[in-house]
Parts: sequence; C-alpha cells; structure tokens
Amino acid sequence: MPSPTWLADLPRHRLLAEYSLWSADLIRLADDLDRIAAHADILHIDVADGHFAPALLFFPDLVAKVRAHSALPIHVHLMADDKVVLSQVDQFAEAGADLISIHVENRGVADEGLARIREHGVLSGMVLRVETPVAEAKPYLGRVDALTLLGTAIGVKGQGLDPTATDRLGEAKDLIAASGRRILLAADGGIRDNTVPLLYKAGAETVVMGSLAFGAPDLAERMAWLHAL
Ligand SMILES: O=C(CO)[C@H](O)[C@H](O)COP(=O)(O)O
Repeated sequence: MPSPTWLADLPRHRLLAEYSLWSADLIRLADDLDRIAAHADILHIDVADGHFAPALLFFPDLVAKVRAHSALPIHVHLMADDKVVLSQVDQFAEAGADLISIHVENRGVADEGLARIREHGVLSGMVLRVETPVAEAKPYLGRVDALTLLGTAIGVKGQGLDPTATDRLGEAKDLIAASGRRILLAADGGIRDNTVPLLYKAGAETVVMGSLAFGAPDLAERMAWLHAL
C-alpha cells in the first residue's frame, strides 16, 4: 500500500513512468507486476464500458487483487457513461485505487464524481479526450490532483500520437501554472520512443506506457533512457 503522501513524494526532476496494465501479460499478471515493480512509478488501470469508449476493460476485483500484490500507487482511468460513473467511483475506491480519474466529457456528473472520489479519501483526476478543448478542464483545476490528456482516440491501444498532442500539453501546463496548484500532468496514448521526448518537452510529467514498457526487450535499459531525457 503506498503512503498517503505518495503523489507529493514522487520524483519531480525526471519524467515519471505510469505503466498501463492493458499492455501487460494478462495471463501472467503477477509475474509482470513483479518484473516492473522496481521500474514503474504508478500503475495505470483502464476501465471502459464499451460505449463511452469502444473497449471493454477492467473491473474492481482486478484492482483489489493488484492492490494486494503491489505496493505501487494505482491510477484508475474511468471511461464510462454518466449513468454509471458514480457507482464505479464507489467500487474502484473500495477496491483500493489511489487516484481515480473521470472524464471532463462526463458533463452531467463531473462535479458530483469528483466530490465522490474525494469523499472516499482517494486522489482525483480529470481526463480529456483528444478532441475536447483543453480549456474545458479549467473549472475543475481547483479540485483535482492530476490532469491527463489523451493523445489518441479514446479506448484503442496501439495508435500513433495525434499531431495536436504537444500543443495541448503546453496549453494544459499553462492552465495548471495559472491555477497555482500542484497538479500532475499526464500524457496517455501514442507513447512511443519517438514521441516521449516531445511530450516531456511539452510539459508531460508522466507518460502512460503500454507496449513501450511491457514490450521492452530490456526494461532497465528502457527506464535508464526515460530517466535520462
Ligand atoms: O489507454 C491506452 C492508450 O490510449 C493504454 O494506456 C494502452 O495501454 C496503451 O498501449 P500502447 O502504448 O501499446 O498503445
């Protein structure tokens, strides 16, 4: 279980690595969690309902199992219709998530969703689809600990980075600076060896790594490269 101050305690002098379990070896998940334990800063678990986002992805029982196995902080990214967001917040908070992010596009329940996350004593985040104006995050910045910008279409892995991604990160970085708050800025989607340096330069503090991490032939070498950027 991570310490209650895990987010504030993360290193600030280098890019952080958030490992997306969607790209892990799911049949040998415990082995993969052990293999990455010394390399990842955060575990990222996508939740998608097949409607708000096309994929059908992970569930609270898995988060509870991962929580029991790993000491790394767990970031749950909820991609779900307004109707189910609040109940999913409850379920994933109870399962042991350390940070739960909901979407700015959950317009009908975003305020209540953020409040609900915090009632559980869990850190809260907002995510923007790649086509949503970054300014739509502004009203929430007083209440979130993390802001994630998707750099690809929602809920599909293996895609290339959208050309707007770096400018959008710059815009988000400026909004965060203007808020005067410490908010972790994350880039999710299109994380490749040729895009990571650009995303870092544009303001990303953490990147959600799928195949770039789990598919690395030598993980220690890949992380040394990331930390040296
Ligand atoms: O949600 C995602 C991309 O939007 C996931 O984080 C996914 O694991 C990324 O995988 P890859 O980097 O291999 O495309």
